[in-house]
Amino acid sequence: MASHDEVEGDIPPPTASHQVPHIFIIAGPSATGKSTVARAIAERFGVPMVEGDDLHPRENIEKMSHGHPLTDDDRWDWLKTVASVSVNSSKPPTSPPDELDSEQQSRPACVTTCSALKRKYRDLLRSELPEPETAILDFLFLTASEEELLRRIEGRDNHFMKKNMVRSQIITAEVPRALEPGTGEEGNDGDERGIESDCTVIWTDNLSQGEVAERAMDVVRQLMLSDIGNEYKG
Ligand SMILES: Nc1ncnc2c1ncn2[C@@H]1O[C@H](COP(=O)(O)OP(=O)(O)O)[C@@H](O)[C@H]1O
Ligand SMILES: O=C(O)[C@H](O)[C@@H](O)[C@H](O)[C@H](O)COP(=O)(O)O
Repeated sequence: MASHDEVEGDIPPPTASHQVPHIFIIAGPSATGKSTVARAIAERFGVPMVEGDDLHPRENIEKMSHGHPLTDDDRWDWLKTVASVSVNSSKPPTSPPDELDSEQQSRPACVTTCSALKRKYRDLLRSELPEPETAILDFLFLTASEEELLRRIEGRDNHFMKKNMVRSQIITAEVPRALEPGTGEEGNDGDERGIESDCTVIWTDNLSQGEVAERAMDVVRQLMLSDIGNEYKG
């Protein structure tokens, strides 16, 4: 993982010859499997991984470890840092999918874990990383039932997030209304507002870690190939 000291700071201005990076945000409530999936994607394609949890200020971690949910204000600057660190960490994949052409293979990319629970948080990331001049941004939003998240969080050692936070994470989460990858069809009946077509939702309850990772890698492969990601229609 890149050192954050090297990559924090302003997002570089676009230049004519510069390929904007493709940023894949692995989103969803605590314990849905974001880090597990992001690691698999980073290893498979040889792209840098940014762990959003590592970018929280100490006060946020302390708050969550004492069982207090974060507020919008607590998350705002953190989300901006997630955006800039992701762009500044991006590098061309060392093991790109074979089907990519040479220009696609050299496009910098980065896989980032970041809860991005509410639509307005995803909108903030979109406005920090406007397409097409700053980045191509796509979200893979993982979700699972409360019972399953409680099971997973109990089975995870040495983590500041405990089971008393699962309820608030579920209540806060606004599962995006998204398109089914590759079909252009609406794939779920999540949020009642407009479709977030730069989001792919994966319900993970009945899928093993390996199955979720396979599905996520397939989506990333398709998005790298499509070059422009899924367009967000707002
Ligand atoms: N699909 C899955 N099925 C069962 N357990 C899973 C699955 N994905 C992740 N886990 C387990 O659940 C726990 C939380 O996963 P993690 O990747 O840390 O989630 P997050 O980064 O979203 O908090 C870990 O112990 C992980 O091994
Ligand atoms: O917005 C939030 O409330 C937090 O970002 C939260 O969703 C995040 O998940 C924690 O940082 C816990 O870390 P894990 O996701 O690794 O459990």
